[in-house]
Amino acid sequence: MSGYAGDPDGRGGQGRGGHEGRGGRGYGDERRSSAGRQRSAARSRGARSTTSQAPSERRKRTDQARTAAFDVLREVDESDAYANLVLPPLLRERRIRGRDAGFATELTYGTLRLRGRYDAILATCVDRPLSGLDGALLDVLRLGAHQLLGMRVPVHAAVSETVGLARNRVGAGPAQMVNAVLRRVSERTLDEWLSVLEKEAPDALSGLASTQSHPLWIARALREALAGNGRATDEIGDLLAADNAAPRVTLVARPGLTDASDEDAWGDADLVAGRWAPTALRLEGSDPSGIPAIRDGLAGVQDEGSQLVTLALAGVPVDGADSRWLDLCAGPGGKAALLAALAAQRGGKLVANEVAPHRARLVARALAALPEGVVEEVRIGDGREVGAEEPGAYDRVLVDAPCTGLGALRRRPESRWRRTPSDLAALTGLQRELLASALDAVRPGGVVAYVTCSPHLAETQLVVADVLKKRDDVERLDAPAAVRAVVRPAAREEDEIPLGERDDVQLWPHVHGTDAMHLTLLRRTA
Ligand SMILES: C[S@@+](CC[C@H](N)C(=O)[O-])C[C@H]1O[C@@H](n2cnc3c(N)ncnc32)[C@H](O)[C@@H]1O
Repeated sequence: MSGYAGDPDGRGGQGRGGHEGRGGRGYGDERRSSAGRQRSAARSRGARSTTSQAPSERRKRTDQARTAAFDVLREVDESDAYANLVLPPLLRERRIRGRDAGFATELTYGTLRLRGRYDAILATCVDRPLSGLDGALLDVLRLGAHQLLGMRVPVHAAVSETVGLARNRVGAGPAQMVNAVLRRVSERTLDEWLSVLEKEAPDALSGLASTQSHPLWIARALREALAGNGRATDEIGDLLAADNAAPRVTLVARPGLTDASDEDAWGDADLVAGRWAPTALRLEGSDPSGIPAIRDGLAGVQDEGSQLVTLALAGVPVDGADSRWLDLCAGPGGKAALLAALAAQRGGKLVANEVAPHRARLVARALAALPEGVVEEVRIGDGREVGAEEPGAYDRVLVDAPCTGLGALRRRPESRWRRTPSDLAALTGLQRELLASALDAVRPGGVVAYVTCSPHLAETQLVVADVLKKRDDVERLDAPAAVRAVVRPAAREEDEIPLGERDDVQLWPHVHGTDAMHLTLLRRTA
């Protein structure tokens, strides 16, 4: 978290990597300090330009950034929109750029992510239940709380600008209430507030859920997932804190299409090698859109965990032919593009299947740069039917199943508030059917990877156990060995990737710095 107490606008210009909350791990410290240096430089540039502007002009600019954040929050609330899809075009339309865009981005994503924490604090400052407040008023209060406690905007600026926003967008009466409530919020520091929340919580897990801003059912499910994977349950605080830190942008250099040494491909992007996957490059900064390799489809934006599980599927030995691969649930196509690049290097072909037509179009786009002939087909269809339609037709099959996404909460700031435990029943039924179909679609001797970006036991271990209970033609493979075989040689030697004792793999944001991807590898035996 960086403070901007000396900023005449009374606001910070923090980018995506802000450290939110206590108890986060210290990975990426080196990068954080370099980002800090960049921010200092930006700050001094900003300070110069600010002094040349009239106060009324400065206020208008600042209001624009806060108003943009407010408008995105309302769309997320009222239309179930995704903030990361709404905010960038809105900033472009309103010509909000540079530090103002950075401020609006941090204000929007930080407020959404830490909504649970701020609601718990606001509940102690408002004399009626928050559920009785108008949604727009509550969003204004949350924005004010994030400026005060998450961005260190000076109190006078955070309060007066947010009261102005309330007056413009909600009304004069509510604006008075915003003034009173934010003054109460400003009476304590973040650490003091977190102590209050911890003391008020009925038990330790509820305290962590509230201070680290997660619904209690998710905190409980994540703690169970840690235990079910042989990890200490007291890691839960670190895991929840890791969900609150915006991830760095990781790119995949698709093998055979480009690599890190290809200078023309990367332009002047500032890149460092990934920690685990030999295909991974981490971007300093947050906008990959201008990088030539991304524009041309030779590279993509992809979490390192996604890269690792895909490389592991491609790397595990199969008996016999190895020429026809299937991605059963391919949209939007990140893993399909990596799989196809790997298949191309071995003279193989990929079929990419996706049930949603608009997502199938994204798959086709992601695969556009692959050499001709590698992509046999991008098809629109229900993956549950492929096993019956094409029994034993593939050598390798990826089931990257639709899931709750509880392993990628750091990427979608609003998603933790949208999911409910009732989503699980429908998803786990679908996951079982997709895995069963994949096992029918692979030939004896071939391999299936079951992958989720959720560590929830009901979506991972229980799905696999249930499907295998009904079959005697499948064996479990050593997934940790398959992952170890594909990590970067340097990581293998110096810093062996911690993968636990089970035969499946569960990655974690607080341990590996990846999304919490699950991987089970299965071989069809007869
Ligand atoms: C986790 S995403 C896959 C992500 C993808 N592998 C990637 O790396 O870009 C799951 C996908 O499964 C699709 N899906 C859902 N139900 C399906 C079904 N019955 N058959 C095939 N695909 C399905 C969803 O539309 C979604 O695109």
